[in-house]
Amino acid sequence: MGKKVSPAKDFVAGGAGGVCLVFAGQPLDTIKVRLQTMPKPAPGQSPLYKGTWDCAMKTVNKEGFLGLYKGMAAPLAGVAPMFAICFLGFGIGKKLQQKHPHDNLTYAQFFKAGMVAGVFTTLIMAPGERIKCLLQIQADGPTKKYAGPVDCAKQLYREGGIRSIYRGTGATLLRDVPASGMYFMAYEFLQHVLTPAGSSRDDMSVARTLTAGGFAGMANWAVAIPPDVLKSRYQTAPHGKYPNGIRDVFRELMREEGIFALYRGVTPVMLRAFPANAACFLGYESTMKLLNWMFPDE
Ligand SMILES: CC(=O)O[C@H](CC(=O)[O-])C[N+](C)(C)C
Repeated sequence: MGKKVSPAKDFVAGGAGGVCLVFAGQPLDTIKVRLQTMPKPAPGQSPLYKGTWDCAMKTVNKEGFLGLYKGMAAPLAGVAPMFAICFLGFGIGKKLQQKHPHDNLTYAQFFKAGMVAGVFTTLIMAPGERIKCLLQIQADGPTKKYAGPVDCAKQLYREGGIRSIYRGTGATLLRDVPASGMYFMAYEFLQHVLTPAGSSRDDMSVARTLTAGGFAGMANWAVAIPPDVLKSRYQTAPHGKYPNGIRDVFRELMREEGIFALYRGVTPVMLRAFPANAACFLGYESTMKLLNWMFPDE
């Protein structure tokens, strides 16, 4: 018999997981966006950043360690509620597939519940992603366009209304629906295979949760990176540059940089994915344990 699914507890524990994830993952997320959006070097010139380490060093030397945490206010304000909504969507997705409250789910059902979570997430994530990407790529100095997330949202609204703030929603769906399915299915699978015979999946083990969470994050990104590259380019491009959306970004990328450009930024993404999602699932499971202790019957 499985544990009773409670979307309300998933919501609260998911929010706690999101806070843990931002603190653990923001530096590598900044490096990822900078690598993905750096300008193409002119013939004979070397690229702005040679790779992950070079980008990290240049950022720290020029902007200090906090440069790596640039644009964090937006994800923190957006990611905690986003993960709360994401885990709520996962809880609802699981509940919808159960005939009885204690039914166990198959891995295919976990995948589908994860896809529901991906739809829920995108609705609140798309504007935050656009603002975060624009703030992460702007250089310090007198020409700085946006003073912060609120100013960025206001300017986008002034320039193109709500459509501008939501630019990239289709691309975010393309990234997060299959990736979230993979995320939750991989987590449940790994928790299951790592649970020693004789113990229960529900007895929390910190090492197992960190391992399952870390690899689930990597599985998520293995699916999400190509649409993420298209999304980052589209969301940071000047208005009108890609009239047909990410299809135009894809064509341009294939023409000018080839298929491997779809995996640009893979190193910082994977380096961030493991610790960030290990921290996220540990925050989630610990909060869930606390909630189950406080409200055992819910
Ligand atoms: C794109 C994203 O937010 O992925 C999440 C994991 C991560 O590394 O941030 C997973 N999920 C989309 C399920 C929220």
